[in-house]
Amino acid sequence: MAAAPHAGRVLRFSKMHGAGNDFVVIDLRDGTTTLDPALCRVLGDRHTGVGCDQILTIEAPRSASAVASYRIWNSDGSLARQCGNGARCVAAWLLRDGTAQGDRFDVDSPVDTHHVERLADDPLGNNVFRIAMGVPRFAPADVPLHGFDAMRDEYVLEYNDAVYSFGAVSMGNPHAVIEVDDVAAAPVEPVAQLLQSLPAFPDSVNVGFARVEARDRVRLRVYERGAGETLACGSGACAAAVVLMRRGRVDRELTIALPGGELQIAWPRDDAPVTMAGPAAFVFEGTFLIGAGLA
Ligand SMILES: N[C@H](CCC[C@H](N)C(=O)O)C(=O)O
Repeated sequence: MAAAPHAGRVLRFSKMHGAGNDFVVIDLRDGTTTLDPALCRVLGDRHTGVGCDQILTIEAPRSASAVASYRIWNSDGSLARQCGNGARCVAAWLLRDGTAQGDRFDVDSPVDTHHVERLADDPLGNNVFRIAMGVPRFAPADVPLHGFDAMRDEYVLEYNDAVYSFGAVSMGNPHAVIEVDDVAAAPVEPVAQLLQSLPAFPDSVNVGFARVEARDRVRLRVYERGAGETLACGSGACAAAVVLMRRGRVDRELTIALPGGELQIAWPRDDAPVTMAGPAAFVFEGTFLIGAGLA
């Protein structure tokens, strides 16, 4: 039987999570390893691989101010352009590695250079970081969202005798946000999978289900593109916050409560970047033997 393309290779990784959104972090800066969709699916598999929502790679900086860059692979093998929880884990990884010094530094995501600020550790001793997540873009063409020519605070889609109303925004990756009365009982998987399948979202979409509990507190679940429902989604928390702020439903600084933990979001002005603050935790270090599993 032909050997699998990566069989026999060994990959060192760090397993991390940000509010329960979990990651395999791999340093590619020595140039000996490259990832591809098939290998990411193997790594992401929770039975025959390491198991994670996304794989994050540490790479050389692309901007003058950054100490490093990172890329994001969903566990289905698709590349993503933004990952808020992942950005905090990359920041913690770079500080521990010594690549980053001090409490303030920049990192390059695929879409932007993000300013990182290390805050006090949380009660569990995890690093807490505030990350500038960029300026949200609401124009349909930026999301991208097809079939609508003007930007709206609420879009309405009819499909199979059902009506779906949602907000849409790009945080560097596409998000739809649906307000619901009961987040726990929301039909997250079927509705999210339906929206992801529609031509209206040519790049698919991350779908958030949000309930405003107070002007400074929103409960949220997110069904992510390329990973399914996650315990937390950092860019999804930013997306829900800014959609609800534009609707006047919440203040410009608030807590987003996700199943895996809470994130603090602020968007002081429409032309300012959104900031997101939350934890980043190391879980274990490992060596992955490619080909050892069923891969
Ligand atoms: N599934 C997302 C990428 C990961 C985002 C999420 N884990 C976060 O913390 O922002 C996408 O395909 O756009």
